[in-house]
Amino acid sequence: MTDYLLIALVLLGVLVLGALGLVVPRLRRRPEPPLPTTEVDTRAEEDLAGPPVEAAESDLSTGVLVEAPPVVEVPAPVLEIPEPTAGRLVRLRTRLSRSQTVFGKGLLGLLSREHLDEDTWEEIEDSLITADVGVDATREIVDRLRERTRVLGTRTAGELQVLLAAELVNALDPTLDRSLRTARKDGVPAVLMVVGVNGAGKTTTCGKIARVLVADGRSVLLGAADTFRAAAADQLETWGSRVGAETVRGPEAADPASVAFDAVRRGIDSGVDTVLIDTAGRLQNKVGLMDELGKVKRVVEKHGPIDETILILDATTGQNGLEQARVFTEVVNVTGVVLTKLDGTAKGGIVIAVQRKLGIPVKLVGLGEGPDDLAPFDPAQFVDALLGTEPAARDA
Ligand SMILES: Nc1nc2c(ncn2[C@@H]2O[C@H](COP(=O)(O)OP(=O)(O)OP(=O)(O)O)[C@@H](O)[C@H]2O)c(=O)[nH]1
Repeated sequence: MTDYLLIALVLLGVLVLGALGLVVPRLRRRPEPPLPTTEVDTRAEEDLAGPPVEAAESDLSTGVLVEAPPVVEVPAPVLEIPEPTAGRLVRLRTRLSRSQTVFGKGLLGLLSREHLDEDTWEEIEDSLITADVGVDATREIVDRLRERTRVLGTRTAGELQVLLAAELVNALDPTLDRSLRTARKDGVPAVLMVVGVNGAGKTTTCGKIARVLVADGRSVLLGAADTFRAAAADQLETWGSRVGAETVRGPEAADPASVAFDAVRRGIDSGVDTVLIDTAGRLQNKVGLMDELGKVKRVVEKHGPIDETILILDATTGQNGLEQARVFTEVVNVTGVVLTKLDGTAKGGIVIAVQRKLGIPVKLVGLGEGPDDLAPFDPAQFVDALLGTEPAARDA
């Protein structure tokens, strides 16, 4: 009996263990319970911050997470930071390479000849005239150079080079005031008017000057008074928007004087430091152009005197450009010249001729089409760039 009872207990034990063996693997294969809600929220936030791609896929596969809507980033307008103006002329000296050939290689080559005879001095004169220095200025430079060479008994090429550099700097009159009056005074902005023949680079230079001013920490407003050429206002506005300067423009073919007047009014109201007015360079005839410029000047001056009238001259037009330039000086009181496109001429001597003929200082020079290719003019740096010499050589 006890034996039967024992066998029955063993059989019962085997049955219980067998049943457990079937149930446990099933429990192990059960799917994971869904994620708690809090965890879902956290991961959704991570999605907004840009989760890795695998995470987004697993979320989709579970069907638990709702994909976050794509974040559309609106780019803020990026204002350009113009290059500082200090040292620009030095940095851009390679742009004067065409003129350097005449001055550096040509003139310095002549001065390094064994004997400086009459023929050599004539060749030196010819080189300077070819480089657009102008006849009178050339004679003066060569006479002084000859005299100093004789008195000092200068012989070496190095010494002659230093003397030539000094004479060229002297011909550029380093004592002239080349600063631009661009600061507010008596609570109103400085007003600069830009004039010159068409194609000289007025609009481009207006834009470059605006960048120079912004680089120097001034606030600027542009007036698009060149209403003759339809695209000029767009061109100016583009320059302005790149550095955060507002442009005032009128309807197409508007009266330039009224646009200029409105620009100065707006500049006064908005409290900017400087208002720059671009004007037209072409009209049906010269008399018409000059009448119009005179009118722009008179109307703008209802707000107060114009602080600077800048004449833009294309260096590649040489002596012809000088004749045209003189007409402007008769109508408006030109206070400074910007000589553009010096990078495109072998006749860098035009700077000397411009100052002598017009009696107006060259204040800035254009050395390329790039936005910061405008440099404050400095006679000594310019001469060093032309001759391809280092400042140390001249100052020694
Ligand atoms: N190489 C070179 N090109 C320049 C320089 N300055 C201006 N230019 C170019 O000269 C051309 C004429 O310039 P604009 O500024 O349109 O001339 P503008 O005097 O305003 O002409 P209008 O509006 O027709 O009177 C453009 O292609 C400029 O990029 C410079 O210093 N060097």
